[in-house]
Amino acid sequence: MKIFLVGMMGSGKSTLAKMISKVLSIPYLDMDEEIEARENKTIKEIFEKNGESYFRDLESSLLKSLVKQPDSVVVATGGGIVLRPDNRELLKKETTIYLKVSPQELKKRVSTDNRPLLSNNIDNIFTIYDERINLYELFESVDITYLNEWEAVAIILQKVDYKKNLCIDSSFQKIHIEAGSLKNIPKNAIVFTSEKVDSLYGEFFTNKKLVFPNGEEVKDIVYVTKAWEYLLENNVTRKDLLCGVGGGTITDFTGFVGSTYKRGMNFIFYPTTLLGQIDAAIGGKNGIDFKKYKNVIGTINLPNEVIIDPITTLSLDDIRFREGLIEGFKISLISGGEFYTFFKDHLYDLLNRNLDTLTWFIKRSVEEKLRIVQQDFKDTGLRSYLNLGHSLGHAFEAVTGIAHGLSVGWGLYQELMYSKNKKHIDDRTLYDIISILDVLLPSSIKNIKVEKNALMNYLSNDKKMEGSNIIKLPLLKEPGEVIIKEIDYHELVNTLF
Ligand SMILES: NC(=O)c1ccc[n+]([C@@H]2O[C@H](COP(=O)([O-])OP(=O)(O)OC[C@H]3O[C@@H](n4cnc5c(N)ncnc54)[C@H](O)[C@@H]3O)[C@@H](O)[C@H]2O)c1
Ligand SMILES: Nc1ncnc2c1ncn2[C@@H]1O[C@H](COP(=O)(O)OP(=O)(O)O)[C@@H](O)[C@H]1O
Ligand SMILES: O=C(O)C1=C[C@@H](OP(=O)(O)O)[C@@H](O)[C@H](O)C1
Ligand SMILES: [Mg+2]
Repeated sequence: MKIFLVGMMGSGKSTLAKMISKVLSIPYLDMDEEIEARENKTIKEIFEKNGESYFRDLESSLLKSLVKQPDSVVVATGGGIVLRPDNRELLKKETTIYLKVSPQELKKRVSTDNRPLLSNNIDNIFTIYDERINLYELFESVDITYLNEWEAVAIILQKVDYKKNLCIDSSFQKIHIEAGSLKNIPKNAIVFTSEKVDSLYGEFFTNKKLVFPNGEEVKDIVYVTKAWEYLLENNVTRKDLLCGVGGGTITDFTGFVGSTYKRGMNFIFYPTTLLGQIDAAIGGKNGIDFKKYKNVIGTINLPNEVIIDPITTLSLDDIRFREGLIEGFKISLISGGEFYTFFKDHLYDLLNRNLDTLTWFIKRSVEEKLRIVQQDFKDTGLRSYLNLGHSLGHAFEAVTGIAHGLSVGWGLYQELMYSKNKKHIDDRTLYDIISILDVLLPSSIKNIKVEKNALMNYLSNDKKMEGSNIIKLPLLKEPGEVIIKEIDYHELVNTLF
């Protein structure tokens, strides 16, 4: 696969080409850097000593050689590559993406050091923009003016024909993983999504959509009522299709509305966070928060299908991305074996968002969660293994307001220490696990001091308590071996704090 990035100076061609190269595991080439290396001069020196026309000749000759190359590469072109018709003809035959950025934003970003066309006056950028805009717009465009680097990478990759399908072999829940599938949301679907997801991917959605606030706020009866009213007012029947496109809050919310409207209608999920793809969208649990208790109203009911597009996870911020990795790490601890080894061996490829590694991680996480859920769909026993890290994690989340996935990471850490105190896990195994958690969990989270009584208060109301002081706590003996211990939550908290 060859990808060429075109656009004005400062649009991000060089930066994003390097990032896309790591994501797709293909080499990158920066045409400016290549020309400087071959000439052993900076761009500025070439302009000064040989003139712009000589530079343009170098650009054209390099482009001609690049398009002849059979291998995959992502190319950062120089901003002026579109000036010559021959170059444009060659680029039209390739996968060429125009990075559209407003001139005002370009002026903020661009440095004039090694950009001779701007060196005497940065405001030349406006003139050059006006002169070239029609040439750039001959190519597939992505407006990335307001997107950060990772969001821009995700949107660019939605535009290139990167194909990677992995099937999930399960008769229990219909799930499939397909890079770029977000573009194929069924045209007749009613879409429920969140503001952030709509701002990034809304061009792929149908016009029948409801956009909800970001985050946990949507899991509230007020929004459920709004959704029911919308469906009734639009004469939606049980046979129509509801589609939740978003993180776990959106799929929980959509699953609950889809399970209760007219006693249940067709609904599918396009989970767009990593945590949503490997956890929240899998296994049929849905629901909302009520009064101050999390997930206390809901059903266990599978969507018709879950379509996972790994490319969407690339636009997550670092914390949200790590949350998904932490939940997946939890699943690998429960499963042990090759999945735990895979996670350990590929930790940094995952953190660098390498798409092949990420896709395999998603597949294995989904398969391992399914393996547990299909043995205990109604959550009467085995499924509680999945609460590893959640008993104290939920309490920590409620007390501190820290995001769910990070709170689970904190809870995992504390419950592992409890397991050590009770001599369920040996030090060497613990050290291995903690060293991975230390990489995943921002140290700012691990060192948070939390009020003991606040934890006690929350735990006394935890729905898993079934009205007593006893918590059924999943504890890790070693990766692949979880035991359930019934303990008094006072003892749990007092042992740790
Ligand atoms: N049903 C289950 O089995 C299950 C399991 C685990 C968690 N959950 C629930 O999932 C929720 C947490 O889900 P989450 O971690 O996905 O959080 P989330 O749904 O709040 O999404 C996090 C934020 O990221 C934004 N976002 C979503 N996709 C994005 C993307 N591709 N790029 C950029 N931003 C994006 C969202 O708009 C939101 O602002 C909690 O309510 C938790 O209870 C449910
Ligand atoms: N999406 C983005 N958001 C904010 N800043 C960006 C973004 N992409 C690139 N930048 C910054 O803009 C500047 C120019 O980026 P660069 O990749 O050199 O652009 P180009 O190669 O198109 O001239 C760099 O400082 C880079 O860090
Ligand atoms: O727009 C242009 O004509 C140019 C853009 C520069 O590359 P960047 O777009 O990477 O700054 C570089 O090729 C040269 O200064 C000319
Ligand atoms: Mg550049």
